[in-house]
Amino acid sequence: MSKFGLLVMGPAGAGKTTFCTALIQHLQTVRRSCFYVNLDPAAETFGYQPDLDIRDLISLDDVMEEMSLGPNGGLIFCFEFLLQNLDFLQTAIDPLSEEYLIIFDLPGQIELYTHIPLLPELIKFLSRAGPLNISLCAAYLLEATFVVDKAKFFAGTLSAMSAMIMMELPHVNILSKMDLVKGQVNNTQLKKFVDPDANLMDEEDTGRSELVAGDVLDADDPKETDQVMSGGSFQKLNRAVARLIDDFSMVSFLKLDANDEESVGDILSYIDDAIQYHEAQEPREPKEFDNDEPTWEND
Ligand SMILES: Nc1nc2c(ncn2[C@@H]2O[C@H](COP(=O)(O)OP(=O)(O)OP(=O)(O)O)[C@@H](O)[C@H]2O)c(=O)[nH]1
Repeated sequence: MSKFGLLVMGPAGAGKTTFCTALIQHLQTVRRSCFYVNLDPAAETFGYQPDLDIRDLISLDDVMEEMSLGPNGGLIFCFEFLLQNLDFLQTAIDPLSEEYLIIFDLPGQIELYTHIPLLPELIKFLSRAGPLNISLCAAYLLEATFVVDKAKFFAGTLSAMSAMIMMELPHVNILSKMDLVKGQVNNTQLKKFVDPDANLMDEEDTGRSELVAGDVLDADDPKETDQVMSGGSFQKLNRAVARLIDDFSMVSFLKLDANDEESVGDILSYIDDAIQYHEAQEPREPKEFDNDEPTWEND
């Protein structure tokens, strides 16, 4: 029997936990079962209490104190510890049936998705190739406010792409907090971000002054070091990266406003398709229902 799951990932503050909360709320509304797993050992507040919480196995504060590690080293230690104690996950997840959507809320340190092979190892255990046999989809969140700064947007898109390559899973990219850019970006403009278009980099200045090759920078001046990332030859680099993403149609985004249930429902449809959730559900016996509408086991 297959299980179904979603890994919610993205940079710190991208809105992962808020998305998990909105998704659980929506699943409850449409009478679907879910199982919420917190894998962030530093998490503090939740909209819904997790059904399984890594902090019951190990907490970042304890690790930092006892091992004299900083937050990033501590997080890596916590994940290594989890990988040595996978029965913590297996015992809780094994009994879940195919009706459940298992939602994994991950930490915001993106090095976990892009640099270190800890997450791929965890995915191997959770996925169809591993003992838990979960049909998994990864959701990578990026804040919609990034569209206001194109260089930042393409840098964020690259990190989403890097996670896609590292995870090797069905993947949806999500522009979160859409409510924050309403009125700032029109729909035509927004379409170019949703399906990133390299011409965006040519349309207008990013608002920062250009540097010419050979300019000497004052490393202590934040204004000047900031220019290094977007000015002169770096704008050419930004354009080249944008063109690469555009040419290969590698990344596109779904729009999320966590306060709008329709937007959450639309994203869930993409996730369901990616993991083929509905194909695995048994239709219920018609006699259990008053109407003739087809319905599903977990309704
Ligand atoms: N306006 C608006 N704010 C949002 C939305 N989603 C999240 N936020 C806010 O953004 C902040 C961070 O949200 P979280 O859901 O905690 O983000 P996270 O990615 O889980 O954060 P970390 O776990 O620290 O990585 C909170 O103050 C949320 O209230 C949204 O759709 N719209």
